Amino acid sequence: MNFISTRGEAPALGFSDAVATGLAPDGGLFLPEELPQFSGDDLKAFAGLDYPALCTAFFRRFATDIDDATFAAIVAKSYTTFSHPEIAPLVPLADNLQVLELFHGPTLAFKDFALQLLGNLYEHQCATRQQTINVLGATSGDTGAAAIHGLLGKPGTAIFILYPDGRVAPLQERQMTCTGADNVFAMAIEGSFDDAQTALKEIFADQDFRLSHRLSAVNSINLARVLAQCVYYLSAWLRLPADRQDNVEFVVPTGNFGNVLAGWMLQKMGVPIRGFKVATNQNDILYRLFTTGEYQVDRVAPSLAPSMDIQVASNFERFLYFSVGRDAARVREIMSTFKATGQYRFENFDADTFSASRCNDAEIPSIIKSVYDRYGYVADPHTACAFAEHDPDRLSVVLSTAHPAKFPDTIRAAIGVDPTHPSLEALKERPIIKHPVAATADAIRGFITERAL
Ligand SMILES: Cc1ncc(COP(=O)(O)O)c(C=O)c1O
Ligand SMILES: N[C@@H](CCOP(=O)(O)O)C(=O)O
Repeated sequence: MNFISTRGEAPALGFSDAVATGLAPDGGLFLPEELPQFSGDDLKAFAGLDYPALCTAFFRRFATDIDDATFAAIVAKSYTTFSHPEIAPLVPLADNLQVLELFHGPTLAFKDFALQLLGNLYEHQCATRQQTINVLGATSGDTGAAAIHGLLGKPGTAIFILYPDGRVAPLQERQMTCTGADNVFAMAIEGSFDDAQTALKEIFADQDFRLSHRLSAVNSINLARVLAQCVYYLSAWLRLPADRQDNVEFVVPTGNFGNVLAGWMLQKMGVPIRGFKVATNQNDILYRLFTTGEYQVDRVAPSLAPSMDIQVASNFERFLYFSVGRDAARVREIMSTFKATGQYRFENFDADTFSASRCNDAEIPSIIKSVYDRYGYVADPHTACAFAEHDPDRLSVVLSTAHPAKFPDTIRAAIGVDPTHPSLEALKERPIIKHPVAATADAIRGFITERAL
């Protein structure tokens, strides 16, 4: 299988090269040249598989340049670090409401699903190509921690993570800054996640720098991230009662649009999912898009769900590519208008599939409380945004994207309960090591140059 850029001006690459490249050299994002189609028989064959086997079977359609046994071993290793035997358990709360818990990985957020796998793919790449790599990522809290954990102890790798100083939760910061590992660099920048992501894309677009430093990406600009995230939708869908599978709506806490895009791509591969609700916090660009058609960037307003404090949703470009009939020239034109004006009027989005909700900071604690009072369930502030409202005529599956123990202050204020987790408690004793760096591509390049492998 080959992967092509949304902007159509980069050569098609095989799976391993596309993963290693991250952002396409023309500034676009990689997508499969053709989306495979899963038939009813394929889905029946998937039904009996455990999570690692399902993940391997799914990736066989994409990672065609890695042999079966090697890929199966990489996947098996990736999911042994999860603490729940089902990996992604479905928890029923009411007849029409279930929660898909995605926080049983080592850093207690859904990012572990893809970043454990990507860490092991990078380890494989270092071994087969006999090269070191330098990984660069930007985070609003969870990607950074999960990426660092995915690479911890892997020889031949160094990892540089940009995060907005003072705008991630204290325990998220500790997950990134208290590892004690000398190949991990948590870079605190002034500004928002959007500023970090803009600088990161500029650096990946600098081909000389990217190639000379063997730079690899861990954000959802990397297609492996999105593909790995397809698998938990598939796993959840396969476990729903057969008579409800076609009428399910996945409700997805949304920021950079990678999570919900993965579900939507799976639907385009033939899995009959009825719809997706894009659930935002007060940074509501995607809510406004899916309710009015207007995509207009605003300033990031720090919120109680900090990992979703994003306005420029990176994966929107992949969605755009499909929405304009895979016309890469049109994508280039729209992205350049958007870059220049910060807005775009969308005419052809999949309105039948997508709905949207938003949740401000006054609502998050009251939703956490009402979910707790009603179901005895503790939702973290990001997941709470997805409980804002539900269609009573459908089965809603809320994606629970982070463990509540990562955000104890908000939970305590909402319901008087102090959620804890042993892995987070252990971090509280360790020193914080962070590196303040200006949020400019030049400053970041300089920092990396001095420390890269
Ligand atoms: C806990 C949590 N929930 C939701 C999101 C939003 O996911 P996405 O950026 O893929 O839309 C994030 C960040 O990505 C997150 O860390
Ligand atoms: N919410 C994310 C932001 C980065 O998104 P990604 O999916 O592109 O990695 C985070 O927690 O860092």
